[in-house]
Amino acid sequence: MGTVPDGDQAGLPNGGFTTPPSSPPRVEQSLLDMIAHQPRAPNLHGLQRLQKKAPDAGTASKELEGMERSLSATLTSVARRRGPTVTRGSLPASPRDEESGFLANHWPASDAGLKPTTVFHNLSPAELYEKALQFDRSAHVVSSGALAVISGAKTGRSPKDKRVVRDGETDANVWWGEGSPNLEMDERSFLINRERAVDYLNILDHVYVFDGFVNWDPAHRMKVRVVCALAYHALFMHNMLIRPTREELENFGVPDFTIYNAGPFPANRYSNYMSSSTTVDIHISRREMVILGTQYAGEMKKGIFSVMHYLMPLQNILSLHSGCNIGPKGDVSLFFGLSGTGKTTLSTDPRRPLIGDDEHCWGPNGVFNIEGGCYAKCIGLKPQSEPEIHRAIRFGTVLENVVFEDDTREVDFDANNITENTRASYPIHYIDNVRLPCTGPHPKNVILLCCDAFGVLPPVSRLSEPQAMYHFISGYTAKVAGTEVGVTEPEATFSACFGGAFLLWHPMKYAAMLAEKMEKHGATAWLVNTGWAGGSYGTGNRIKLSFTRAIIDAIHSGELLAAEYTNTPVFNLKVPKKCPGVPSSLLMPEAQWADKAEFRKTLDNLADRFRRNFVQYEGGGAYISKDIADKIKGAAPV
Ligand SMILES: Nc1ncnc2c1ncn2[C@@H]1O[C@H](COP(=O)(O)OP(=O)(O)OP(=O)(O)O)[C@@H](O)[C@H]1O
Ligand SMILES: O=C([O-])CC(=O)C(=O)O
Ligand SMILES: [Ca+2]
Ligand SMILES: [Mn+2]
Repeated sequence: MGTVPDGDQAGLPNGGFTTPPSSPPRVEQSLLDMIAHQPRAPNLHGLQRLQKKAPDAGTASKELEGMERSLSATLTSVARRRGPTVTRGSLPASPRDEESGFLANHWPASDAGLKPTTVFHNLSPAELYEKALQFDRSAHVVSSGALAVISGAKTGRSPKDKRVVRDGETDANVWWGEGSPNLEMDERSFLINRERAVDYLNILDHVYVFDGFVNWDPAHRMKVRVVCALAYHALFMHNMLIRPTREELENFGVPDFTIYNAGPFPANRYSNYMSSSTTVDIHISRREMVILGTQYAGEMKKGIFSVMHYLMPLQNILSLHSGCNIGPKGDVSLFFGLSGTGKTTLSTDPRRPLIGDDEHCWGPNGVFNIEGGCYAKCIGLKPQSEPEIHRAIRFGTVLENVVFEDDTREVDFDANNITENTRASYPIHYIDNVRLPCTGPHPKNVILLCCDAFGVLPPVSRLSEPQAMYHFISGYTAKVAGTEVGVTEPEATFSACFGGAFLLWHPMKYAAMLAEKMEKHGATAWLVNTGWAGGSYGTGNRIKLSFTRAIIDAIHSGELLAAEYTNTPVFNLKVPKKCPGVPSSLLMPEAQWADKAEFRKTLDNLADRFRRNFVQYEGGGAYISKDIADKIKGAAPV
């Protein structure tokens, strides 16, 4: 597993890293080699190149000025200045803490030799509520029984602050350089951050540990340990991981992967490879992750997802940023899409048991969910249009960054005072209709979701195999700048495999696996636009959720497959002439636009962005034959 022993076991003399000692103590040769040849990074992103350069005197003083002005944003208080002011007595440690033997056996050692006073190990949701209410000033119980918390300065993920340790293994396998989400760090810098996180956790009066599993397929189950400072983070992971039975917990043993979440404490911006006081560091070989300077809980779930994106393809299992459900006849659908395109909303379907809303694997026996819970966006959530998700927001659910009435504690789901990215985390069985265990046979339909804020892509179209690959690799959606005053232009974003931020291998490795699996199992691919119609953002309107649901129903009933089709210009998409429950005039986007010239201009402009984005993938990497690469390229808009 780990390539380097714990700092204290290695017997590193203080400062031993900066001046390699003449007669090395018990330090592994690989580590010494790494220190001797300072990190070499041929493909290092420009950003990181700058970070590593020693600042000259002028820049340094400018930086210091900046530092004085901007005391770490992550230290901003998370307290709500309202709510109960009840004083509680301190609670006794759960007897389970002692039984579990953590302090004796499993506690990560730091050179400082500190140990936490109390470890709260796998507390129940009720106990975690009590701790959150006692120690986290942002925590409140809302009228539905859910626990509302605030994540502090960071209310979304920080992709620019993610680092992956580049060592012997990852150097060869991971996708580095231009276009990749993987910014490197060296092992020593990782250990510095790890030590910082562990030392922080150790000076707290108590820390929380949650042990659980990922991957519903028993053959691929992995044990994950989360060590964190906040009760709400422990409850979040209780919801998002697969919860162990009492027996499984007793026999848990050594975890396969450990997250040290010291989110309330910042990184040191002047450490190597750091660009801010936030850092999310993944060390594949050590099977560890360190979080500093962000309390946004999504970092933990997406950190594990990134790790699965590395480990699963090694076993020829495809990891997917997708939702998944199963029909009454056992037909499985995958819902791919970037954030906010509808994976959670559309995979939650009263007639089709939910397998999962966000992270899946497709292996030789079919699909399985990675997680044990869902993390639903809840901005604008309405009980009428999303009743299942609304009902899931009850006791045990973590509500991150929502706003509620001071007196009644009724949540106002329309309020974006804290962020647009409000979230609800609940265990998967809080959805009425779920498939347990969360596994299923090979998918029959693969639905690629995009939210086209330009309003030029049809609400539904059937894709040929090369088109499916082209759109999967492109990973298109559009962001609306709706929250900023005066900004009305949508912005096209492309994220490879509909989850570029989480890829560890080159996108073509995942694409090649998907193509092979879809062909082998005869899956049909669809492109569903859950975005705008009748004009771009600002002129047109977002397609009604009820229409999108009718489209999804018609895919599942087989009605769309049997429909007559017409082709669209430029993207050459096959659009059904009729779809039950959807006005036919909505199906061809051009028909909805008053200004046809403007439509064509917008369409051409989007096509141009697609083509320019795709250039980087044209060769197919080392993962796809020239022949297939050319076929996929042939599916580009003309
Ligand atoms: N026509 C539509 N189809 C789907 N969702 C819609 C539609 N119109 C509005 N919405 C809203 O868009 C949002 C889709 O978000 P959803 O949580 O499903 O995203 P996601 O793909 O799961 O993203 P993430 O990966 O960030 O969790 C929901 O808030 C939903 O109510
Ligand atoms: O991970 C998150 O923060 C939310 C999410 O599902 C995504 O962004 O895809
Ligand atoms: Ca989601
Ligand atoms: Mn997601």
